Amino acid sequence: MSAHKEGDPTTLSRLYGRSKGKALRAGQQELVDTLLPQISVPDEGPVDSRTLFGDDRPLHFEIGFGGGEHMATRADMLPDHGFVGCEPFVNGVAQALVHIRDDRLANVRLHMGDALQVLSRVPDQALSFAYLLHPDPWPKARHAKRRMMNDGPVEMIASKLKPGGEFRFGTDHPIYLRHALMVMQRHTDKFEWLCDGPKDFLTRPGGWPETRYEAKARRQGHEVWYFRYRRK
Ligand SMILES: C[S@@+](CC[C@H](N)C(=O)[O-])C[C@H]1O[C@@H](n2cnc3c(N)ncnc32)[C@H](O)[C@@H]1O
Repeated sequence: MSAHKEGDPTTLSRLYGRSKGKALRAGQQELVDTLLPQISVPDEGPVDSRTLFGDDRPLHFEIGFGGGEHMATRADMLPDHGFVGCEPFVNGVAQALVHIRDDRLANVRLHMGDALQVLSRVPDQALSFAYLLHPDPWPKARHAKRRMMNDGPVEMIASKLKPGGEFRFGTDHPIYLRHALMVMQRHTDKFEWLCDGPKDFLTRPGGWPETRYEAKARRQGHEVWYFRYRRK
């Protein structure tokens, strides 16, 4: 029997891939040492706008931000909103910190680690947006329960979103796409698919900045699929 309770959102944290890659450049290491502690999500307590930003601004939550391009661009577009980004990979966190410093973003908080541990501390109905962009595909069927798009995480996202809040999901992976559609089909009581036409999901919607992974997928000639779901 597996030691992991796969698919359980509280144990997915043990299953993500590498958290270290290339050695950080000196400037990146300095940002990790100095800026990251200033804008990290606190280790305890509720994760909401009042605790993080001192007011009731709309709150966005990004799971696995990679290099942080999408999060930083959205935060720049919406300076009166608050953003929480989670990513276990230190090189990605360092890249996000460069964006946050260069763009002088005061409305972003980071967690270097598992998104679901932080999401579990978000009060119900506290989020306006949740983003899951190009999650790790875990393409083998026997690893399907490790995918972030599964009933446990999707139910958690649903409970944290306000009615009318939006869940955005993107992938270029055909197996993941099929899996995700089946999962979301089980949660039509909670989510309405915002689809403007038969090929709507082939075009990146406005206000959805390109991610690094998405750009790479396009360079490789892959089709990319974009999904927006409104919390009922
Ligand atoms: C394929 S990459 C995509 C990164 C980014 N969203 C993009 O589109 O460029 C998937 C990311 O999810 C992160 N990840 C995996 N498991 C995670 C977890 N439990 N919590 C937060 N991030 C996670 C990985 O470290 C990786 O950076």
